[in-house]
Amino acid sequence: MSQLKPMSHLDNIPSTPGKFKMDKSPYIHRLRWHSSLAKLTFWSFVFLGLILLFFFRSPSSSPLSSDPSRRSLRTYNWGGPTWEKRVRSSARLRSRNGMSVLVTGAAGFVGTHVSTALKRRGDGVLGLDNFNDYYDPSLKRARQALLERTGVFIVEGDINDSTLLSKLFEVVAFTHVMHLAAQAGVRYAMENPGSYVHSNIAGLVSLLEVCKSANPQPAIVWASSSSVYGLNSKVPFSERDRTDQPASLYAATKKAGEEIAHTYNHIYGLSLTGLRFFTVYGPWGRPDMAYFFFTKDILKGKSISIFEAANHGTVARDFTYIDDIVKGCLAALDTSEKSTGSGGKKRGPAQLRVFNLGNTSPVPVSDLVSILERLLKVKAKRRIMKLPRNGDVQFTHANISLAERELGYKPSTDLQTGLKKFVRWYLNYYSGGKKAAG
Ligand SMILES: O=C(O)[C@H]1O[C@H](OP(=O)(O)OP(=O)(O)OC[C@H]2O[C@@H](n3ccc(=O)[nH]c3=O)[C@H](O)[C@@H]2O)[C@H](O)[C@@H](O)[C@@H]1O
Repeated sequence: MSQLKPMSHLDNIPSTPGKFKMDKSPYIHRLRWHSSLAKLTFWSFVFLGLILLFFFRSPSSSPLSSDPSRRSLRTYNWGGPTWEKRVRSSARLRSRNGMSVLVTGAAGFVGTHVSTALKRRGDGVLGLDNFNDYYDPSLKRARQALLERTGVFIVEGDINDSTLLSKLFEVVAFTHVMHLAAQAGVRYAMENPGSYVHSNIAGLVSLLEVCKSANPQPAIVWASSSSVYGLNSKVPFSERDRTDQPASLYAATKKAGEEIAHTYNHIYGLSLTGLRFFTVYGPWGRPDMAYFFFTKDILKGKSISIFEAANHGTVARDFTYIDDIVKGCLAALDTSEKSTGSGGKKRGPAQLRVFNLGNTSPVPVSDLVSILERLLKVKAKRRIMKLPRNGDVQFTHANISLAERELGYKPSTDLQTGLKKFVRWYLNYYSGGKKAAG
């Protein structure tokens, strides 16, 4: 009880220290000692907290060290009888001549559209996606919900997880792989270079390793990019043109993918088709792309930056509508020949192809903005800016005669028509329709 006395005395100490003259009783000494210990403990925790915060929040000192994508620390739940049943049922074909396709990046823009189209015509489709947060994951979840309604199950996992990939091939003998999982976007490569190496190079190799060992080996169709043409100035871009001058790390990783494809075709007899997509746009698109965030910013009354090249040079893109791209993807799958290897050994030469999938009519970015202004009925606050030195090229223009000949590819949607469909979807999705769409 006697110890309570000084405590009550302490109660009188004002909250502002130093304003109260304290007597030097032994109690006070003890209390001082206690309070310094408490302070020490408190500050140690603060310090420890700051260190932890530093390690978990800051980009690694070398962008290529530690976790390269800064997003793949997640662990995914997969496996078990119920999971296997879902995998099998999603990949089961409903038509006699159909294929069973593993679609990587199925919750992505192109992945969602291709998966839906395949499923609708009776093919078996299993999706794979790591649902990373490069852009709003809720959009990916909404696409997933859409796919679930058409009977496509998306396995959550990373293409770098070879144990998972092997398991998938153990459960289903996929005839085809539509490989669309990638780190997309040209400009983001300066911010997070490791994620491009992680997904577009390491991830591709991890997938091809599993495909090469699968028995039977699947035929693979995968997404390359128009950006491989880099500084090539010969127009329109033909598959025979040089692609050894990439202007961005993104382009370099896609170009590396094309060389890696050659190697796996050459050594293991994998049938491989690379599709060079030209600025694909449309409903359920990617929010990191200009047409998408221009729409958002115009509606918000925010200014948008329109790039122009030196001497007021026009920056233009061969914008290609998603439905045309889907037709190209399906035709590539349909015309792909079987891989020739088995048990990791090549038995004969296999198919190796690369196609441009573009629209063949480049449109200046400023015209794209004018179309959006008309569709949205809002005037854009335009800010003309010099094309930044961050990987963008001045123009793209596809020569599609090879795809026309071999795939019967014939794009039929012009930018005005395609953007109209995009805007309709956008307004519906983001103004109340979002929940319904999801
Ligand atoms: O065709 C391709 O290979 C590539 O197409 C797009 O890349 P990009 O054409 O750069 O598409 P956006 O980022 O949507 O840019 C479209 C155009 O708008 C311009 N832009 C972009 C952003 C901006 O703020 N202002 C602006 O004028 C760009 O310079 C470009 O000319 C995709 O983002 C890539 O993933 C894809 O591989």
